[in-house]
Amino acid sequence: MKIAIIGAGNLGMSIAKGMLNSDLKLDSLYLTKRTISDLTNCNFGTKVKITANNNKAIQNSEIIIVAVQPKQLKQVLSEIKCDLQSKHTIISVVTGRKIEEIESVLGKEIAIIRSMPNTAISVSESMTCLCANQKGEEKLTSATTIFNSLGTTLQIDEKLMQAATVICASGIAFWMRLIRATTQGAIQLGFDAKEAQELAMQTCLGASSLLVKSGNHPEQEIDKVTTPSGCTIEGLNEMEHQGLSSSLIKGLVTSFEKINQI
Ligand SMILES: NC(=O)C1=CN([C@@H]2O[C@H](COP(=O)(O)OP(=O)(O)OC[C@H]3O[C@@H](n4cnc5c(N)ncnc54)[C@H](OP(=O)(O)O)[C@@H]3O)[C@@H](O)[C@H]2O)C=CC1
Ligand SMILES: O=C(O)[C@@H]1CCC=N1
Repeated sequence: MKIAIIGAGNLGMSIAKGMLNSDLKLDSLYLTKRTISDLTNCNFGTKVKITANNNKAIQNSEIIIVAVQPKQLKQVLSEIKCDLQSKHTIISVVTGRKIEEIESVLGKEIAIIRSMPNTAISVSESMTCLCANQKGEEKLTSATTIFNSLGTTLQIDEKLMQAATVICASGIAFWMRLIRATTQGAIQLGFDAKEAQELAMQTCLGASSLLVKSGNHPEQEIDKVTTPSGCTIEGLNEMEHQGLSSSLIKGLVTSFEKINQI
């Protein structure tokens, strides 16, 4: 596989790290950004080429992952357009930029996939949503194979891509804050900071794994934990009186409203 990541920033580098630690058979991995001095000290091995020259990266690659900020996208697409051939697949992870906007620069004859991974891709635990233009449909299987080796995937209708961004990509930050709050609570109850974070992280992982492996609804698992007149239901009800579910849902909707303005 010959892959280029155009825009080796937070997400681009997370994708690169995940790929380099995965089973993917990489022939080459080009990483581009305008200021490459931040990356030149990294020792990624001989398959990784770091360059500020997007055109060179495209010419030597087949799968092109575009990971620049939304405001930078049009300029980057205009710059690389002249190098694109039928062998290329464009995978855009850019937030809020529709396939039709990408087609308006590159045309409809280029395979375009919109993908929304999250930073857990660096540890092969991303939840990645995907959709494609007409030309990209035939490349969707191979793109799905790539992202399946870096976590889990779901093919979705493009109109759900903004919602997927909030739930899965921003979701990493939301879950981090919940883990952080649990850690703070554990410290208040007597654990030192390191132990508190370990308790919070592993309990979060356990709760998630229970649902993934059993296929159960969260309330089925909650019913098993809430002893009648016990401490769990007392704590849970207090959290709901204080607006736990409501504040989470309102936060997700606010995030969604913002994304539609990007
Ligand atoms: N961070 C996240 O968790 C997620 C981000 N996204 C989306 O992914 C995209 C990237 O986000 P993020 O990684 O956080 O942003 P960053 O700003 O960290 O990364 C963008 C990178 O693009 C580079 N860049 C800018 N212009 C060019 C250019 N002309 N040619 C080559 N490289 C360029 C920048 O480096 P330099 O300035 O040196 O060129 C920078 O490293 C955004 O659209 C974001 O919305 C989606 C899901 C999750
Ligand atoms: O905050 C943002 O706008 C981007 C999209 C999802 C994650 N980061």
